[in-house]
Amino acid sequence: MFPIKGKKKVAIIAGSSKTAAAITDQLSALFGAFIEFYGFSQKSWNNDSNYDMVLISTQTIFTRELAPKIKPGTVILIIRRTLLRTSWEKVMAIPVGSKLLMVNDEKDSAEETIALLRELGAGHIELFPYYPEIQNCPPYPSAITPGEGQLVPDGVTRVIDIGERVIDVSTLVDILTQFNLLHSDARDILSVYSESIITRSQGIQITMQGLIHTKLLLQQTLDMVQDGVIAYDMNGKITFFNSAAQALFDCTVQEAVQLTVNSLFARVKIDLDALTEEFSEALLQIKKHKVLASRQIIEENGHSTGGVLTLKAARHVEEQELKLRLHAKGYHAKYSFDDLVTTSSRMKKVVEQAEKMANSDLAVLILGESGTGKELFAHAIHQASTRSSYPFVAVNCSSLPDNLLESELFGYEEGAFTGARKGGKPGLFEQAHKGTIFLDEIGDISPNMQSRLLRVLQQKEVLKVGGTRLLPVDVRVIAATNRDLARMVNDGAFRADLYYRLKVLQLLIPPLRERKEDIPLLSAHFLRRRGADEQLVEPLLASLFRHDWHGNVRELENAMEYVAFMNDPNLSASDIPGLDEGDERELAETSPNEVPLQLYHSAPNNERFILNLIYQAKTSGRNAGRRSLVEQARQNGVVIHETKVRSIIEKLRSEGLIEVSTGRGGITLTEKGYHLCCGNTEKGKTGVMGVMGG
Ligand SMILES: Nc1ncnc2c1ncn2[C@@H]1O[C@H](COP(=O)(O)OP(=O)(O)OP(=O)(O)O)[C@@H](O)[C@H]1O
Repeated sequence: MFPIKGKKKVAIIAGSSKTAAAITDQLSALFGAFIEFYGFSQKSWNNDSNYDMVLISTQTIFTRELAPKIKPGTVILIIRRTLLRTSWEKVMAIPVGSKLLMVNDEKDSAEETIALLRELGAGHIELFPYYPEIQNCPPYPSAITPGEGQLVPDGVTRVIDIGERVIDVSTLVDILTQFNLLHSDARDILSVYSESIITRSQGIQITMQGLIHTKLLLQQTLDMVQDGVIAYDMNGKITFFNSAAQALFDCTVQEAVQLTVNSLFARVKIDLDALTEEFSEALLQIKKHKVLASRQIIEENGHSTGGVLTLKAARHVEEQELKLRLHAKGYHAKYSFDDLVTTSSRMKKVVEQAEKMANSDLAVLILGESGTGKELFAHAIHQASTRSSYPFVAVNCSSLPDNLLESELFGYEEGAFTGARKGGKPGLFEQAHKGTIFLDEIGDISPNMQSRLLRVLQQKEVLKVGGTRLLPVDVRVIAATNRDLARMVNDGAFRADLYYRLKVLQLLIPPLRERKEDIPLLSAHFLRRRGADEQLVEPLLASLFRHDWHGNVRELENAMEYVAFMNDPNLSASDIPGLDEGDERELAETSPNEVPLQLYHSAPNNERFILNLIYQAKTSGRNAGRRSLVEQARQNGVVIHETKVRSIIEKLRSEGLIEVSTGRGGITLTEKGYHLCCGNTEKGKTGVMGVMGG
């Protein structure tokens, strides 16, 4: 039981101070923790204080004397009394047809007790009221008395004391309901008490037990809900208050059910009246918590009978919103381990290792040739980790010049440099807070960036460009490279301390040529994804197995894109662009400085076509980005997928023909690139356009 501040005050008025004291004691013993009881004899009742309720021991004293002496507006209840079960058993044991005196201190009380026994069903005996002032009384040898044994007249040889009458459960329910105190503690007391008495109202007892059970069930159900739930009646009095609401308001049910919703909210300085009667989605601050509140009005026969308030912790809402926001920004993992297609036992082991790594929070270094699926693994690890509901931010470290990469990763303060955005910009580390950052092509970062990165990883704090304040970040790092980092460390090209920090866990993805058994499965997967018939790959398989796949899975994906696009069952491997290994090898093996112009003139290929499109865009003042290049190609009657464009751009960049930045400039031609294109236009009468190498 919980003693409560500001308890309700109840006055008890009885015919004698003895009866008043007996009733007061009984009620205090039952509900003294919730209510204060004060006893008065009808003579001593002076009505000089304020009581929330007045209980009167019998109907008679109320009608005769008391009614005008009670302040208007006070709740009045006439007490119904009954017998303890043990007393009742004594009465029922009296032989049938027995004649007895009913001895009490007053005529009314004696008559009332007789009436009570009749009402309870003691029809087998005959009772005659006896009280001190009585004149003529039959000489019965036996008497019953409710604790007034001293008044039994001489000559009575057998006295059955049935003890003080006790308060009936119906009166107790009335009192508790009036004060909205039918909570679990009070209900427990009631149910124990009702076992010990003979109730005058079986109906009430059964209904009450049913209600208690239903209410208990409802309370238990609502306690399981994460949101705060508060129900109130037509007067605003709180009737339900679940566990989440108790935690939010730091208030027990016992306290809450004594309040109105308005007063409860007033405690946390919220004026509920200021909100519309029925509302949803009001953001309220309850103590330290932000909650999203909504109110539903309950109506019966067109009249409001109360309402229900639900309070959703903004934490949950924010998480949902965060997820949506991340999706909008693209800062979420797009792939899971389910997207990884493989049958190779070597790869399956790698997947197993990766799944284990997902369970830890340590840094992961993914090594493998370009196109082996390093990024796919990074997405999958994040998705399977405990950070999955937070951002996954992927950064290609090689696509940006040093200063840009720095401000992208760490952000910058307003005015950090000319052209810096007003208000500054958050860095990707900051955006990845609580999530994962994927640093692709980590082997390509400059020594300066290596030291900056090392500091962030060591201190778990980010210093914005131009900033002075360190910002704590909680980010898991997954890095990847197709370069031999260990060798770079040996050669002094990569910091050993950063290397060891990144490779706490290491994943090595084998190239496709070392797991050619994956070719049929992957080909079928890529064809299926493009809505093409998987059978299209069958006649090509022998050639696919012979190919070396230096571009790994990405190269296979591109090849299948072409197969799907052509949709020709008679297609041969030599028709597939890129599978003509000679072209690729020649370009790759030629030093950038010695790119043979002839190659671009004579051998029609994708690189040449895209380079020309970039040249065109630049000379006509347009932006050249991946998407715009796809569109430009389409306008030239050539269908090429964005992933293909991406790999071509990468190739052109590695050949030193273009530069790639995230800024408005996008892709720009290097001097060598320009030279190549200009030479091309000057020399070649075919122009720069329209040559699509397959
Ligand atoms: N096992 C696989 N199952 C299905 N798809 C795969 C698999 N491996 C790679 N891919 C697909 O191949 C393409 C290239 O993979 P990804 O970009 O992850 O490679 P990468 O190693 O990160 O390449 P790079 O080093 O060039 O960044 C992606 O479209 C990816 O979805």
